[in-house]
Formats: sequence, C-alpha cells, structure tokens
Amino acid sequence: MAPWGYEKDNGPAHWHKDCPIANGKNQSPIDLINGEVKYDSGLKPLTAKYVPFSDAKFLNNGHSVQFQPSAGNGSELTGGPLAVKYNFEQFHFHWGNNDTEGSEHRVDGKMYPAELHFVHWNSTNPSFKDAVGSGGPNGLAVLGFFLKVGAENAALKPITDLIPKVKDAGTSVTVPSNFDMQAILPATLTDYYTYDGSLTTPPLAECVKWIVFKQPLEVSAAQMEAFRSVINRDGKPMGGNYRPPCPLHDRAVKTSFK
Ligand SMILES: Cc1cc(=S)c(O)co1
Ligand SMILES: [Zn+2]
Repeated sequence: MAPWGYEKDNGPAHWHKDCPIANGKNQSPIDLINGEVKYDSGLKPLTAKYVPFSDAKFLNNGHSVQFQPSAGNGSELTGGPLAVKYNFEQFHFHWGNNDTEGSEHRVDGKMYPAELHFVHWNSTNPSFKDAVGSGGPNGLAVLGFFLKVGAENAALKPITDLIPKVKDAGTSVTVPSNFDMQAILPATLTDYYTYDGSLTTPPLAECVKWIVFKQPLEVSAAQMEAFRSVINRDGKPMGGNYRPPCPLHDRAVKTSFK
C-alpha cells in the first residue's frame, strides 16, 4: 500500500490492511456522547509542567505539523487518571479545510475545526518507542484540546507564525528557545473526558490514556487559515488529516466534571 494518508486511495478506510488493529476494540478517536459518559469523583486534577526547550523543531511530517524537541527536558504530566509521571514528547494538530470539520474527537456528533494533541509517554519505560509498544492503555497520555475560531491565540502565535515555513512535507524550522509552551494550556486543567484508546494514525497502537478537554481553545480565523495552506506528502492540502470516530465497544468514558 502507498504510505498511509488521508486521500481516497490511502485514507483511514485502508489503514487496516497494514494495521489490523484498526478494527480493534480500543480505537480512537471516538464521539464523546454526553448522555453516556460517567462522572468520576476520584479523578484528580492534572498537572502539566512544561520547561522551555532550547532545541526544538517545528516540522511537517507529511500528515501533520508537529512541535518536536530534540530530547526531554523534564517537561512532564502527572495527576488526573494517571498513576505515574509521563514525559512530554511532542504536540501536533489535526484540522479541516473549513470550519465545520477538522477535529478527531467529536462531542455529541459535533466536530470542531481543529484538535491539538500533546503527546506524553509513561516514564517507567526507557523511551517513547518502548512506551508505544508496552501493551495496555498506559503507554502514552495524550491531552486533546479542541480549537474553535475566535480571538487570536497569543500563546500559539509563535507556532502558527512558523506554519508558512513548513508548507511542504519534510520541511522543518527551529523554534525560538523563548517559546513558552506552558502558556498554551488553560490555567487549570479541569473538566475533561478520559478513556482508554489508541493512536489515531498508524500504527494505531492501543496504548493511549486519552484526556480530552471540554473547553475549546480559541484561535483567530487567520491562524486557522495558516493551517489550511500546508501541503501533505501526497502534494495535496493537509486539511482533513483527521480519522473518523471509531466504535466505543465496551469502553467507559469518564469525566472529571458533572
Ligand atoms: C504518537 C502520535 C499520537 C497521535 S494522536 C498522532 O496523531 C500521531 O502520533
Ligand atoms: Zn494526533
């Protein structure tokens, strides 16, 4: 099969051929149906501590645009549904070609124009790669933030300003070392959905504790438009790089809010 993508001939409907787990029982994303989620008073507050990176790239890997430090620097995620500390690995985006589509998770069937994923790996593993292959839903912890069009997002501006520099697949730029990743996050990481799922791109490993925030982040129309100029590895606009929702099967979605 041609390298996987989101086009007619290599999109999500084809991925099962190289990744049979695509038809597994713990796949992501899902439609978060408020009438079916269950409040869990035992869910603790989440704490993300992000230290500015001295050497990080912003890159176009052909299917997303991604902030990728060269090495860990003690940036970590703890609390919430997590039993141990998770190390920050990267963040990236999924978006659509118009404001009616683009997010991977949905809320009562509603899609947002984009979704931002902060990927972390279970620190009891020697590396990110080992964490992905560790088996079970505690290898990675991914924070999902919906993006909606509104006020300009000053914290994301240093990143969205770099998008034109990574228009083509395989390109990357160095991110200024004063980029403050912590500023992207809301002051308190409350009100989230959490469930056991998978990577939403091949290899689709079922190794992810998903934490999806109820409150979207805002970005300006101009910031949203910047994403839509990015080209994927098939030479097409990257917009539409989202996987449709997968069956929940017998999983429970818990919420930290009533
Ligand atoms: C590790 C990883 C996680 C997600 S959610 C993605 O889209 C790609 O890679
Ligand atoms: Zn993702």
